[in-house]
Amino acid sequence: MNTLLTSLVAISFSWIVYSLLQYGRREKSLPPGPPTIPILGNIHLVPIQFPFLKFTEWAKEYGGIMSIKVANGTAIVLSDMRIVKELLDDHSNETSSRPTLHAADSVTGKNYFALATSDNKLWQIGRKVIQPLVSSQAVQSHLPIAERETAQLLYDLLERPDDLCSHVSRATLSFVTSVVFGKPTPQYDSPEAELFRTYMRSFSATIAPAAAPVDLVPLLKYVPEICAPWKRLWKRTRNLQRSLYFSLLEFAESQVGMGHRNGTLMESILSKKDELGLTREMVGYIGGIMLDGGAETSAALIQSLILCLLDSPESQKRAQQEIDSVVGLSRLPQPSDIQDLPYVQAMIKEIHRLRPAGPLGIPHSAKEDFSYGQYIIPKGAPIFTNVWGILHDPNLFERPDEFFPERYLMSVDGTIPGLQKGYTIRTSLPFGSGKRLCPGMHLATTNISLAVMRLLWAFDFSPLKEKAHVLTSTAPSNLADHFIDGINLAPKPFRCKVTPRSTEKMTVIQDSYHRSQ
Ligand code: HEM
Repeated sequence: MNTLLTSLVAISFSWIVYSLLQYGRREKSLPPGPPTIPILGNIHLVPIQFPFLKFTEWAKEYGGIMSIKVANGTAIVLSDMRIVKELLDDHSNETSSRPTLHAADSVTGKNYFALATSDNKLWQIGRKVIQPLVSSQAVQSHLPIAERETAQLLYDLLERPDDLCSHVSRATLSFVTSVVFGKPTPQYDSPEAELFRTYMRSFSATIAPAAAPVDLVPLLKYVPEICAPWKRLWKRTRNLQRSLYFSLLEFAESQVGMGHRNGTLMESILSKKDELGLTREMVGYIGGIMLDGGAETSAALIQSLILCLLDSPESQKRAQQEIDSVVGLSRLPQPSDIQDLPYVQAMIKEIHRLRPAGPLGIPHSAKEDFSYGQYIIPKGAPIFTNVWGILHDPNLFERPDEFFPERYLMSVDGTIPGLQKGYTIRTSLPFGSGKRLCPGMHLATTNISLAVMRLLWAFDFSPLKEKAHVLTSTAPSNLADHFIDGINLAPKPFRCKVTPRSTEKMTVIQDSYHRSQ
């Protein structure tokens, strides 16, 4: 009897040890990746900050498609444009879902369509209803808002040149709140703007895996709130989110109720709400998601560009000469001017390449297990596009870590001329792929182009101290000195010298601002 018991204990023990050793191991059907250790898989190798730098390093060894074992789960990382095209563009029907994010679902009651799976009704209706309102044609109707906000941006900089980053953040937020809800945020510290920033910080903390790895350890869901600080964070984020989204929705509803027609997105959606089967709850979330997606991404891009120009006075001069020759001195640049400014266009493409706002995009996932060549992409596994890695590949881009807009004048996609055979880097890559491609792309591009043209027409930007390369070396190793890796890759707030380029231009800025108010 004793022997039997001992044998049973020994077998059970061996089985447990064997299972633990298997846990975290890479299945044979997965793409290659770094060596795993039992239980953790590769978790211990993935840095919390700027993980895309590590993925880019690994891509050199494991190739354009690799897998990372996150305990017993799997993440897929794509670092080759050809594979992104095949998997996420050509097979978009199968790979446009999202991995489950328990924290986000819990905060938003599964109403946050940007992070929802592809069978989520709100995602399906939300995309359908938004798309025509933000097409490249529809964006024309929002140009007066972009003009008003960028006119104020220049005026604010003239009045308080020390607060560059705040002025840019205010302007991009106000652009989106105006286009979506019809409510501008004329001051950086206006109540909506303060609430937006507090909420975004809280949301960013909520969905960071460091807050609570609930999707890895599902048992954490059942920990009572008293012992689970992350659940208190979820509750706080939910309250902030609802208070922001629904106060703005209330404003939009009151405008519609009073018969004010201002062409906002909410106005169109509210008018079709019943026909589309949308509840008020859904409408509030559609508007809120546009706000979250649109404000900080655009601000990060404009701020990153100025930061790079501090180190590249020649590029700044070249862009200014181009703008002056087309626009002259006596009027502000207009949206239509961008088509005559190839160098400015190249500069904007270059900043999307060098400092993409989303270096890993938002992960997609496959609806079902998906066969790709000899590999199986498991259902629900996050599929990251390593935008950073693709756009910093030294085999494709000459001096990939340098700010060098001229590359986009030499070839359409900025790659080394004559190198690419049969495929190009899609210009919209920083905006995602397939059916999940950012719906705000045209809105963002129009607003960013106008802001950049006007800023460079109006001001010279230079480092506070006359020392070359004081503020930003573009080398990835210095990223943590100048950038925050949150929901977006954004520069840490920085200061620089902002000097009006002429008294004549100062008068134009003042007149344009007063006329636009
Ligand atoms: C420079 C500015 C912007 C960048 C770089 C950017 C980038 C992205 C990326 C990478 C995605 C994920 C795409 C994917 O999963 O394949 C995305 C999704 C999204 N973006 Fe943007 N975006 C920007 C501006 C905007 C603006 C202005 C809006 C709206 C006003 C917006 C609204 C959204 C929404 C709603 C989604 C979710 C789409 C979905 O899940 O179907 N974005 N964006």
